[in-house]
Amino acid sequence: MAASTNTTAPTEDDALGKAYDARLVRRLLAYVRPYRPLVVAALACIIVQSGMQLVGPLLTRWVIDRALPARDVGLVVQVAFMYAALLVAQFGAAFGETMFTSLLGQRVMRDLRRELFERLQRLPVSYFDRNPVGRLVTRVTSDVEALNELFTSGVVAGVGDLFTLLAIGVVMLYVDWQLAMAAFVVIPLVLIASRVFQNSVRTAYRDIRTRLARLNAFIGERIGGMRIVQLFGREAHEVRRFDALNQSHLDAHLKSITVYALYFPVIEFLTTFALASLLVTAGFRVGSSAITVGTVAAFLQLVRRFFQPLQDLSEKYNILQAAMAASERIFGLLDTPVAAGVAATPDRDARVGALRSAGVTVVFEDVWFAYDREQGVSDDHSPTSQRAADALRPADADLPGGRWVLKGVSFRVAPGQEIALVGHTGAGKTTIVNLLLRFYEPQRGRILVNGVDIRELPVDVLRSVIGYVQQDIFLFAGDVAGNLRLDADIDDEALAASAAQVGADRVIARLPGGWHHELAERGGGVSVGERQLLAFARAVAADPALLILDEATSAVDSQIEAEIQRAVSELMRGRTTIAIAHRLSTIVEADEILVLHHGEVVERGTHRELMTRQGLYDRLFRLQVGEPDVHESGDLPALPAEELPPVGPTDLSASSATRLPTDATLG
Ligand SMILES: Nc1ncnc2c1ncn2[C@@H]1O[C@H](COP(=O)(O)OP(=O)(O)OP(=O)(O)O)[C@@H](O)[C@H]1O
Repeated sequence: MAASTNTTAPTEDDALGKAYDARLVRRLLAYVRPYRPLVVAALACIIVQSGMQLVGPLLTRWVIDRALPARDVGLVVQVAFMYAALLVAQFGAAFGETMFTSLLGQRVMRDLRRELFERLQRLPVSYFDRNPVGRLVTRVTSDVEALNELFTSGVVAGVGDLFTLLAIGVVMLYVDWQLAMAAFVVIPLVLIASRVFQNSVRTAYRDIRTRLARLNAFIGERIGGMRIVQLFGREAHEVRRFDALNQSHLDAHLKSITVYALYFPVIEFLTTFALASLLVTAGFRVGSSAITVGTVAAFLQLVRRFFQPLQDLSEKYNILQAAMAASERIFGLLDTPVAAGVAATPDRDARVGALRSAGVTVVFEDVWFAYDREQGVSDDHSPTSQRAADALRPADADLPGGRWVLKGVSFRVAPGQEIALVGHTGAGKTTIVNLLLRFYEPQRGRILVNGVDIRELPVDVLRSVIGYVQQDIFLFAGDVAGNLRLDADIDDEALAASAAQVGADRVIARLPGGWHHELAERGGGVSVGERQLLAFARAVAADPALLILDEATSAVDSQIEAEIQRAVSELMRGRTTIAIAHRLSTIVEADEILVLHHGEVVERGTHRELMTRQGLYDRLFRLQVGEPDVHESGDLPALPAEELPPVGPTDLSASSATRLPTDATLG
């Protein structure tokens, strides 16, 4: 629901689209094909229903013209029974039609939702940067629902309407063409009224859809940010903004209601006009032997039945159009290229096992990256694509409309080693990890794992050897054990041992349900520190060859932090570790520390080497331990004391003092 609440720019949700698009219809038919028997059954029911529509008036004519003048009570009773049988058959056909079309719609929806969800999971991470959650949820829910209407009350019923129209028209012409023509004179007027109705309803529907999307986005965002709303006392202000959106939604509905309220009486008026024209014509022909009372009575019924499907077809047109627009959006998502290498690798376990036992050496070779130039992960290593990548030379540092987030980053880290990334907020530390995990691709340079370019490694193999504890920890709704295991083949003992290794066992013991405690959505119900310990246990349980710790100890108290540090040291033995640290006290033992500044490695070395260089790292470290900044400023400005960031509420110990300064404080 990240969509902007006050945007007026048209989005793809606003598109009106065509009412019929052969390309889309062909693709939709592919989903219907497996359920052909349902379509045939539904059509049969509809044809029976349409046929029955004719029988009623003809029976009426028969009774009036034959049975009544001859006073043939037997015939009247016979026709009455036939009428009753007709009603039963109509009931059966209507029931069948509803059941078969609904079954068809529901099954097609189920298949589409599954395909959409499967696709969503395989899209590159960059796709989710560009598309708000609300829009994607709409694709899988409301857009698919719009297609359901197409099947239940659209296409099949539309075919039925057309069939009924045609059949009644032919019977009317056959029984008495002059009376038929008298009724048909209003058809052009009906068509004009229907056209106007279709256009007005189309615009009104679009307005309703966009205004509802805005209302939903607003509600979603405000519920998500309720703490901020309440903290800053914004309730009254938010209600006013909600009122405006709510009113505009109501106005859009009123418009569509007005259109409907006008259209139906107009059609009713025209039907009555047709009946009048029929009666007048019949009146002029009284005395002619060709016209009978029964014929006129049958026509009175037939005319009513003729205009009903005409009116219905106008509505079907709208359904068709909404479905076309929805399927355009659905197929747009289904056609989005998936991230490279997301298919399951057949010998994955063997390859992961080999990497685990050999250990993982990571090498970054002159890596340049800009999010703005991100095209998503791709398998395209063609000469053209390489040329395009090479065209982005370091000299392009001033990207038009974009900016480099990483500029020529190089490092090497081998099994048993720890490399630490430090730098101010936004320096590019997490981006390095994003590239290593292949969430994004560098525009220049290479990343190697054990000498192999990671673009040549299957993504599932690469990710299986990496244990990543993120800054923003995500736990799913469900029990604790399921969240730690994530469906991997890990037995209870191994899981418990992993939790004990990082001290998460005590957190779990404190939860009312223990291992079976149900966490709320996004891991609600446990504190940030507890969540971090659980995430840590999750990474440990997977027994990774490469550990990535992104601020893994920033939200726990100093006692737990010390425990985690011990567990981390134990865990790092024999593994490769990349640690992103805001608190420099946690990485003094690292084999190499890279100091990043605006995406560039400005200093590198061990803690001791960096401290003796008396550069940025030395300054940051002294700031954190509370020593004064004793150096003259070099290339980088010294940090004025008044710009020091505040000490976080959990940072109680001297060793875990302030977080690193922000971009602004470093200039
Ligand atoms: N998905 C994204 N799309 C566009 N820009 C992004 C994206 N993610 C990060 N950035 C930008 O890239 C730069 C580097 O971000 P990154 O997350 O790597 O910083 P960081 O050093 O990890 O910061 P922090 O310490 O605050 O986590 C920042 O300027 C950020 O605004």
